[in-house]
Amino acid sequence: MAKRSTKKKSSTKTKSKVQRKKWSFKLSNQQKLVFGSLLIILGILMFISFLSFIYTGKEDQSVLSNFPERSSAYNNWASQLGAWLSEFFITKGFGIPSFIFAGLVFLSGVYITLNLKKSKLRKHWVWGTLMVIWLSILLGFFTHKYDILGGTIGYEMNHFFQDYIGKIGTALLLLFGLIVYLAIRFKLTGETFVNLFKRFKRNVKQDFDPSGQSSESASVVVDNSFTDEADAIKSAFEIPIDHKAPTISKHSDPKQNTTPSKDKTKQESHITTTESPELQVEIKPTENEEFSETDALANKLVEDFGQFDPTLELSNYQFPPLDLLKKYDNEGISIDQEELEENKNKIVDTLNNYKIGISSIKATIGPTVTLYEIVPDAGIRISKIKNLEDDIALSLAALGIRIIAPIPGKGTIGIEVPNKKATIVSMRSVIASQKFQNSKMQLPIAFGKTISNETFVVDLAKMPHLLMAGATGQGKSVGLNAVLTSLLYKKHPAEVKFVLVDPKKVELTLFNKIERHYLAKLPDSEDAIITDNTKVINTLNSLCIEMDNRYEMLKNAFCRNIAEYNAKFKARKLNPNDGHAFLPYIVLVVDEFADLIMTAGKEVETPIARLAQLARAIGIHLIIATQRPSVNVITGIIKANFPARIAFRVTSKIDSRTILDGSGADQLIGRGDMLYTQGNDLIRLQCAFVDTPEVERITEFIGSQKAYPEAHVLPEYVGEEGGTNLDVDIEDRDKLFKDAAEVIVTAQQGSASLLQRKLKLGYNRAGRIIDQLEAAGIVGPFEGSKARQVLVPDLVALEQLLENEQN
Ligand SMILES: Nc1ncnc2c1ncn2[C@@H]1O[C@H](COP(=O)(O)OP(=O)(O)OP(=O)(O)O)[C@@H](O)[C@H]1O
Repeated sequence: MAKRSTKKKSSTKTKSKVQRKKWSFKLSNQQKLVFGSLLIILGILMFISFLSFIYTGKEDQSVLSNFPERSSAYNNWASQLGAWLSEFFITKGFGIPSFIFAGLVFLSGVYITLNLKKSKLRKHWVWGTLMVIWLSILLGFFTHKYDILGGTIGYEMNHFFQDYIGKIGTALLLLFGLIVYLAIRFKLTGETFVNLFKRFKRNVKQDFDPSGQSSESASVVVDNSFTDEADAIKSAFEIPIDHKAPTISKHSDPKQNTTPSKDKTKQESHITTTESPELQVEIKPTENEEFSETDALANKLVEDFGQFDPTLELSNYQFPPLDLLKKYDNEGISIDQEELEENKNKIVDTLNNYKIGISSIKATIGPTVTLYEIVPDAGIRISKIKNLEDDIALSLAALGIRIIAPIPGKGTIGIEVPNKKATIVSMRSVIASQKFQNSKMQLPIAFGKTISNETFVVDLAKMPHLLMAGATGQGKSVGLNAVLTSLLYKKHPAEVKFVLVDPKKVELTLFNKIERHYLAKLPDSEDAIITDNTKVINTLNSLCIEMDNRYEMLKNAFCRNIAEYNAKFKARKLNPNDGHAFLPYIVLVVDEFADLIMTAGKEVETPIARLAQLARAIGIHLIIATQRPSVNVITGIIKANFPARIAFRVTSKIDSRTILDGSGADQLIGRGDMLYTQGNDLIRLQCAFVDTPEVERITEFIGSQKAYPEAHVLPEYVGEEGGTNLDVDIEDRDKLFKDAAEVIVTAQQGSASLLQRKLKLGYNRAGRIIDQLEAAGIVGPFEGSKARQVLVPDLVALEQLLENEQN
């Protein structure tokens, strides 16, 4: 694979070299300086001449015909050449807009001298020239004779247009030209104008509205037009408690909350930039100092070949289209006024029975539950309401009532009541949401929708590991599929790899079809999806080796995490010959973790805990799901390293406590109703539903495309029992003995970690090979912290030594 890609690269390299030779001439840096400064001077000269021409043009008219006669006296500040240039560009050319040409010539000089991007310069020239033409016609439109405003060209073109489409037609044509320019150059759309207009209207309103109230609601309208959640209907309704007909008012607190905070950050960033201008001055020189030779080389490579593109090998890969996901009929939230009113009355009555007065009540309708937020009268103890959970559930005759007292950060008490008719949150709707589509997260996951019907997207890379639990049949497998589907819709096969562990053998089998695109497996193993417990142990240990190797690579590259490392690799600052490579994220998914722990115990727990503790920075993320969230399965050490947790419905309060450190999961209603926490608040979500046929369609779509020759290969892990002895004869040496010897002799460095890196071996196996190399007399004895001495000077000597051994 690697060979092929290098071949490809070298062929494109030579091709582009030939092309460059054919089509362009290359200037040395000195030549660039000379040529560039010539253009800069010419630009300045043109500017001076044009400026002078405005004042002296008329006076020079009479002598211009004498050009280039030495004796004629010119008034132009740049004499003959200046007068002639101005005459050519301004009078005979485009008029005053010709100043833009002076600017372009000057800019070209700067670009060439400083070796800046040519493509940008080209853009400036194209747009600059178009602007000159447009301005010249515009100015020509207002003149009735040849003059310096629009020049001859501006005047003549105006005449030309006016002959065919008249004065009005020409004016409209000019307007059209301006619109095209703005649309293409500044990417303006009709929406931009509408929003501008709305903003203007709002400002006018604000000025005339003394209370400022109406302007607030107007701001909601404007913000909504920008909101990414086209599908997120804010279905919050205020219901007054005085038993009159409910007045419904649109409520939009999330936006109102965010707008000021946005402003705040804007303000803050403004303050920091204005307050500390010296800071930038201080930083720049240090950056320049660090601008080393390798950086210059990397910049050159990037300039010649562009950034490294990890997706190049599968450059024609198509992401699955949205149509593969099913559209449901009953997706929109339906508001049942009667149900709302009935529930509200029941809540108020129940609380009144216990002498709890309420000053306001408000309902937010979600896909599966409705949140009634109440503000109790002053002096009411919150615990009193909390204790009435069962009574409220009884009066509403509903399962899954949850009381949140108080709702963090809101000063209200929440009562979640399941809707009589739950709506399905389809995977299609969350994948199609702007929030997911536009997300810049490293591993975005669209879990579903919140209680206010907003799409909930989180970054797996930030979690950094996820624990998922729930009783059987409550939506775990669907949840896992939602996670995998989200990543398949957003990440290229080069960017993420899955390691799937499925002891149940049926849940994840569909993903077999994308083995050569997205899965990672142990060398020599047949199936990528792991169903056998001993293989799980090997895979987990192999991932630990991969983790150690990645840490080594990060250390050598002076990077703190995978994102920095990959950015550096893409910028061609890391040499693949030094063992560097683009690192895909690895997501390990373990379904039925309880089953594994029961059969393999510590052997599984130790590597999982190690990975969970250390793997976040190097892009290995764990998702483990279990039916039985008991303490012997989710042990303290595992819990401590999985801050992000998802609970589907569980059967007991104890189970809920094990997963969430609190109750709540036992009060869920099942079918994808879930609680999510990332260490602090609990968020109630309705998990997106993705059915098996949908997953099948997606995997089939991906599977039918061109793939890598094989699944991503993880480092080999040989268990303790599989090793070889030091004293065994030559035949029993490790398979990679010869390769290892060559690596050691070439590098003239006898270290096990070198073998680990170069041959992707585990520590134990690399150590054993080093022992065998010592026995064969290729490396010297162990010397403490120093690398062993290499006793064979070169590959020829090594070849001879091995041949002699055979004889
Ligand atoms: N998000 C959801 N929306 C609607 N229905 C759902 C959702 N998630 C699950 N369901 C329903 O619940 C059923 C069981 O879900 P799932 O197979 O995911 O359960 P599970 O927790 O994995 O069970 P087990 O542990 O036995 O495999 C599904 O077939 C589906 O009908």
